[in-house]
Amino acid sequence: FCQTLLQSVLPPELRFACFRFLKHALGCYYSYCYFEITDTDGLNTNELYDAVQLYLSSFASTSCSRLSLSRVCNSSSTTFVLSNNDCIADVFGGVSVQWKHVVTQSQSQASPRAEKRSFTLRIRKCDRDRILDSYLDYIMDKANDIRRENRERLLYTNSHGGWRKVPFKHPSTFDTLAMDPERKRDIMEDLRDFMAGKAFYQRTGRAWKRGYLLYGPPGTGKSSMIAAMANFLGYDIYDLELTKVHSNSELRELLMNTSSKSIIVIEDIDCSVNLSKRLKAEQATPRRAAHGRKHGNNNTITLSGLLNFTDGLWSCCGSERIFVFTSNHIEKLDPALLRSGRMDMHIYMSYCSYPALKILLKNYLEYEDKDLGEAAASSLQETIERAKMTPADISEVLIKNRRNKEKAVSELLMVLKARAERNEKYGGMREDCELNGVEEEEQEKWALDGSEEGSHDDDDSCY
Ligand SMILES: Nc1ncnc2c1ncn2[C@@H]1O[C@H](COP(=O)(O)OP(=O)(O)OP(=O)(O)O)[C@@H](O)[C@H]1O
Repeated sequence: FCQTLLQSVLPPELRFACFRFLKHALGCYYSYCYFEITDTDGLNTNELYDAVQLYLSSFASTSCSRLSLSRVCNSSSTTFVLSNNDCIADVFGGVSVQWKHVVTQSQSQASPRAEKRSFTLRIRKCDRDRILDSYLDYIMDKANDIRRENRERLLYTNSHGGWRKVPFKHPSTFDTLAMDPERKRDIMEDLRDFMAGKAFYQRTGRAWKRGYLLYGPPGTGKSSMIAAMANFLGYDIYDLELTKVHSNSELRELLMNTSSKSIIVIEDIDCSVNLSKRLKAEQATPRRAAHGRKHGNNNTITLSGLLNFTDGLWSCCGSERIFVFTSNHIEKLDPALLRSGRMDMHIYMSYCSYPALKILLKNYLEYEDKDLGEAAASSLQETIERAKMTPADISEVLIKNRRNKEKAVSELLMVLKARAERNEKYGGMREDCELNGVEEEEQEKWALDGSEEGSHDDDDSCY
């Protein structure tokens, strides 16, 4: 009836044009193109195949009813793989696509039992140009993220101008770190923003890197904080020993050989290399410095070399990198290092506060707030600030008595009170000496001098 009606109403030319349009529109919508991604391209393994496999396995476990499971030797993670001829759907940018896993027997005479594996991607023709490239890039990025999460992290250290690596297994996390929960939250927020900030850094034309300066007395958790950062972000750590670097160019070379998504650490920057003194020495003896340069002897790291390392053009090779400097004496650092924009966040690692103590009690003794008892809680709260003890010192007391919780708390209270009284008596001077690990005799000297200046000056091991 419709056909008869259309034939009588529409002229044949218009009918033909409409028919052609409809056929094209429907054809475009319902016709597909197929892309085959094989596990090898003849000789080499195909990175894209591995990436697709990892990417699909990240959500296949929840959306497929039949999967092959595998686990690599010594690994703790299980990989889900689509079985032969099984399909899985995905949506990217609002476009639906379908993946199929195909396993066939190899035709090769040399290895007749080998299998040829491939994924077939099905996309509607009209969507192909719009999403294909960006979808495959997205899969590669995702697969890299998954790989990083699955694999163990590495700790690099510089030696003879290159990097040596060992597996990084430090168990410190933000949960185990004793510090005020609010400050901890701020730092975690900052790290999270950094990690997800690719678009922000691109939009603002800034290099995708961030600098943290951790400072405070020894034993307040600066190294533990770095480990917690690495575990939180899933980044590798490059622990740069400045005393083993002989020139700015070596420093640059080392930087070029670090990977993205890593934390580059310079610990105890105030005493590992005496940059400001070097600079002064150079200024004081310009002829000697000029002589050195003339003879090609540029065997020094300068402050500007270090700043270039963190700040300059070279710091941008690679991306998503975090620089962490630690110092026990922020007042000894050159102001150029502290200027805003250089170290984005200055984090003071303080003596143990009451909220931090509660974290230690929970971690070491499994004590919750209510287990402590009102009297003990208020005594601890009252003495902890005056005692000025580091989390490292407090951990020692708790570890020693961890089998007897009541004893642990009472001994801690005793130590805290003794420390508080002593601090009040000596005005904190001896306390500083002791925390810096100085011998009894030396402590007396410092207490008399009232100064610790020169403690590193005659130390040959320092630069
Ligand atoms: N804030 C903290 N939270 C939990 N544990 C801590 C903390 N601070 C110190 N500790 C404990 O003390 C030990 C030593 O701490 P850490 O090496 O992190 O201190 P640091 O500030 O880096 O010291 P240094 O300046 O001497 O290198 C750690 O292994 C950890 O057990």
